[in-house]
Amino acid sequence: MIPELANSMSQRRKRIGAVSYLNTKPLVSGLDMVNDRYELVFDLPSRLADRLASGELDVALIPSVEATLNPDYRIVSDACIGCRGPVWSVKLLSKVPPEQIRTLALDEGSRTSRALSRVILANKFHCQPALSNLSMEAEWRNSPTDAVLIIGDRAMNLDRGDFEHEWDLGEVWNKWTGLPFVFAMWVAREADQLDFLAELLSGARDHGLQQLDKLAAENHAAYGLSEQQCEDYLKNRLHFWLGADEKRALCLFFEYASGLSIVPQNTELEFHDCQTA
Ligand SMILES: C=C(O[C@@H]1C=C(C(=O)O)C=C[C@H]1O)C(=O)O
Repeated sequence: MIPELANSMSQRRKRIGAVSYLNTKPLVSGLDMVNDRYELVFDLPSRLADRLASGELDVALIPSVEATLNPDYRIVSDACIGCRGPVWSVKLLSKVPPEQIRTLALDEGSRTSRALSRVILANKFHCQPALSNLSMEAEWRNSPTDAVLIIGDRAMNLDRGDFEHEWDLGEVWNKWTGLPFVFAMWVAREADQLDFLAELLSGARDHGLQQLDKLAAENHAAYGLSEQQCEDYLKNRLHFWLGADEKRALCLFFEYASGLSIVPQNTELEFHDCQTA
């Protein structure tokens, strides 16, 4: 590439996409919305993945399963959205016992938990239901399907309606494999400014984790949660570090997902050289 062009591209303000749910507040609370070096936009995880793929975003907090789909993607930070047991905001709800699920509607906002639902149902319950999309606008309690997957803010304090069975997929995965789970990671499209992004995003996470009490106090009412519930979610349910156990979990998850042709076989993720990743 012509040096001046490469230079002007790397000087261009980075477009950073972050998840629009409560779970992402600790990862972005210290970032500006816009400054000389970057601008921050919010969207559903599935849409962030599409916007990163189309080049509209330079780096985004995308569903982990999407990181396997482009060999040029780089995982740029050791900050992530994960869990080490029940996560509270990823729920599979069903009107029938798991082995009898024939139809499943999957939350439009998700990509990873969609895959996780299928992996768990196929491998633990030998069941591969017909799949449909559950749009954000849909009133999921009216879904005619046997089961629904719901993630994010609307999954937390819910009234199950006719769906008498409920599984927290973070908990199911952890009990099944003994491993943590990684729902979303910061992924960049291009190799320029990875050090800057790594420092920015991991630093923002470190700052956010010092502010959890404040974030819970400021946000709980808007999400229909008590302050204590909000604190518990941010402090004890979610886990924001991508470490060695998380990497092992990703490998195992992708192995299962490739068995269902959800991701390519033998996926190798590219981790930018950051502290714990
Ligand atoms: C824990 C969660 O993690 C999310 C789940 C995702 C997915 O299923 O694709 C993607 C991003 C995360 O925000 C949640 O949203 O509740």
